[in-house]
Amino acid sequence: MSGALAADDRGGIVVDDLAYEALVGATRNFLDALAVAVPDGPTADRLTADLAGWAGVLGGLAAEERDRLFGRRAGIASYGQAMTPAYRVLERDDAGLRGVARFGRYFHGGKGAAHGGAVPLLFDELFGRVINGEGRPPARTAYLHVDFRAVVRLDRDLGLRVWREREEGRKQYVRGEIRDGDVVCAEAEALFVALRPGQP
Ligand SMILES: CCCCC/C=C\C/C=C\C/C=C\C/C=C\CCCC(=O)SCCNC(=O)CCNC(=O)[C@H](O)C(C)(C)COP(=O)(O)OP(=O)(O)OC[C@H]1O[C@@H](n2cnc3c(N)ncnc32)[C@H](O)[C@@H]1OP(=O)(O)O
Repeated sequence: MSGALAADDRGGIVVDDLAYEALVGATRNFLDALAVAVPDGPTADRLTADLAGWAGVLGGLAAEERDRLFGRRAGIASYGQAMTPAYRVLERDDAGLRGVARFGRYFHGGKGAAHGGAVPLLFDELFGRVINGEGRPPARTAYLHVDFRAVVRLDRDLGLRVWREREEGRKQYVRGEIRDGDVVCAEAEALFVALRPGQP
């Protein structure tokens, strides 16, 4: 698939954001299918061999952290990563963001509801995106508090809102919520601490 080409600064590899977005989407679809499938032995063996082949291909294309695409492409869905539930940022400025998220079957906890760990994972990802904004020093999560108000159901478009609450020197407080229609499913508050120069 062809798409907008990013600057070619990765040792001659031409990055294609549309193709990469489709690859991450296909990975998500695969994980959703894996989570509910009951493959027999020969099918599992065939899939294992195919995956090992692709792991080898990708292993030969490994890059330094700063040059990687996974989770580092602001223009594409979920910043181009499949580690968290899928999301898309609709509006964003320095004060926060609004967006939509969808928890696929890969994130199933039980009885049709999302896994309790997937909800904080999504908050940490979104908070990190807001806090680590343009021109600000990188910051790490010091604490993340989540209140689970109602179950997060799978395969539904959920509303996201994240906003900066206040700042005290290196300490930045941020809040967010996940809604299913009018129902607030989860609320979260976190403290991020800006790193000093040289701090890992
Ligand atoms: C990965 C992000 C950074 C890298 C970014 C680089 C490139 C950007 C590209 C993409 C990334 C963008 C977004 C990524 C998306 C998501 C990532 C989200 C971020 C994370 O997922 S990151 C992983 C989890 N995170 C950790 O792995 C932290 C482990 N930890 C530490 O690294 C230290 O612990 C640290 C640095 C937090 C603080 O350590 P420190 O030595 O620098 O500072 P210190 O302890 O002095 O605290 C200073 C003041 O904060 C208060 N304070 C501290 N902790 C507190 C707590 N828990 N409760 C209440 N208050 C607290 C103190 O009381 C003091 O307050 P006061 O100044 O008023 O006395």
